[in-house]
Amino acid sequence: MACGGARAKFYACSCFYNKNIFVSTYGVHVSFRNEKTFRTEYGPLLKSRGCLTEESFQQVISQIKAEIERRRSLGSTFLQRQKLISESYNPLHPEVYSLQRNFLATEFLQLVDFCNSREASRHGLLQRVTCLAPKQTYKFPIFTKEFCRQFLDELNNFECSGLPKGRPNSMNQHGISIAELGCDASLISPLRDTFLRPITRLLYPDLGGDALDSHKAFVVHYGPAADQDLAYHFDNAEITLNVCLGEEFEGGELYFGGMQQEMDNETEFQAVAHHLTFGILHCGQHRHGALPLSAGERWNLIVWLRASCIRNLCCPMCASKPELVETPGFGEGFSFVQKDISQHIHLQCLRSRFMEELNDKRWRIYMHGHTHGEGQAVGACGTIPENRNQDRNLPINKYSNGIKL
Ligand SMILES: O=C(O)CCC(=O)C(=O)O
Ligand SMILES: [Fe+2]
Repeated sequence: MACGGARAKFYACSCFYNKNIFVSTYGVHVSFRNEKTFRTEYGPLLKSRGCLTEESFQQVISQIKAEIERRRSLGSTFLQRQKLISESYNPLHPEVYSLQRNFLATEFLQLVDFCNSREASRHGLLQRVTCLAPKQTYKFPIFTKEFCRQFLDELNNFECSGLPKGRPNSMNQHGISIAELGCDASLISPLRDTFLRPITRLLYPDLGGDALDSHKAFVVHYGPAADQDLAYHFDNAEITLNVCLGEEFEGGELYFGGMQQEMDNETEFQAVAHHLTFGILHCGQHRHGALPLSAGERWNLIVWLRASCIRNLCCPMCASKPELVETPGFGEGFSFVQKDISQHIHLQCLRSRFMEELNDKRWRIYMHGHTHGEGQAVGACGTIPENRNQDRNLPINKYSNGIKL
């Protein structure tokens, strides 16, 4: 059951312009109102992380002001770049810009068929995907190898084009925005609506899995001339899809910790190896990062899937009722709805979750107790040994409380 339909207009929350700003040098996320308040609120913390002189403090202030300016002008610079790219970029493989069924792995199409069938149930789906860790993290093939190769060729071609590129998000320095490239509506929207939504409807009913109505899609790029790793963070998404497009690489595993709302036990992380063509679906609020790449290059397609009926109730970034600000495109996926209507919608989502669990229970009774719970079928995951973090110079503490926008 859908809760909330597609909406033409999306908004950002005002917190986008002054909160959750990542200061990479000291690995902290901060809020900023003015320098005086900032000094009082964050001076001691920054000092404890090595920001010892007035000069380095002023560098932090400049970095924050530049990031706020980048966010304020994001809408207009995005539109300018998108126009320039559509007018002057010659795609190498124009055919990869519009989704076709033959881009998708047979196993993925079978999963979608199952989810659309009369037998569809969460329990049945859990038996058909690899469950990684207990926190609603799943892995299954998405694309064919052929599509990944062609799409990567296209991305490399664009990368070499010399055209301007916006940073894909506030933490990755390298990568490509799918909307700027020009295939958001023709490639990602149908992937979301026709193929992912039947799956997320069953796996994430409580996160608006049946009500995904916007997304932010981008490609991250790790390698010698690109990013090396990614700090621990959670996403500005209800659900995240992360697909490995290639190429050959070593290291760079994703690792998962606790949920944003939980206190993190900072030594217990699960590393998940990624494989070409496979997608990992996880809750946006599930904290994660990427270990350093040791060889090769890694390109992953990231889709932050959003459900306005969920985020309208509470902004996942500031954990308050969102204060809406108009922006071009999908904004940050909030929509304008009357409070009482959105609460009604939320109740419908909860009800749909309840029905799923009821169905699961019935199914379990039918199966005479032969169940495979989410936590039981563990795929390619394990615990990162403590010394590995030290070996790889991964200062996990530095990254606590990360947030990605
Ligand atoms: O490097 C990766 O695969 C993770 C990317 C990620 O977590 C993100 O972009 O939100
Ligand atoms: Fe992420």
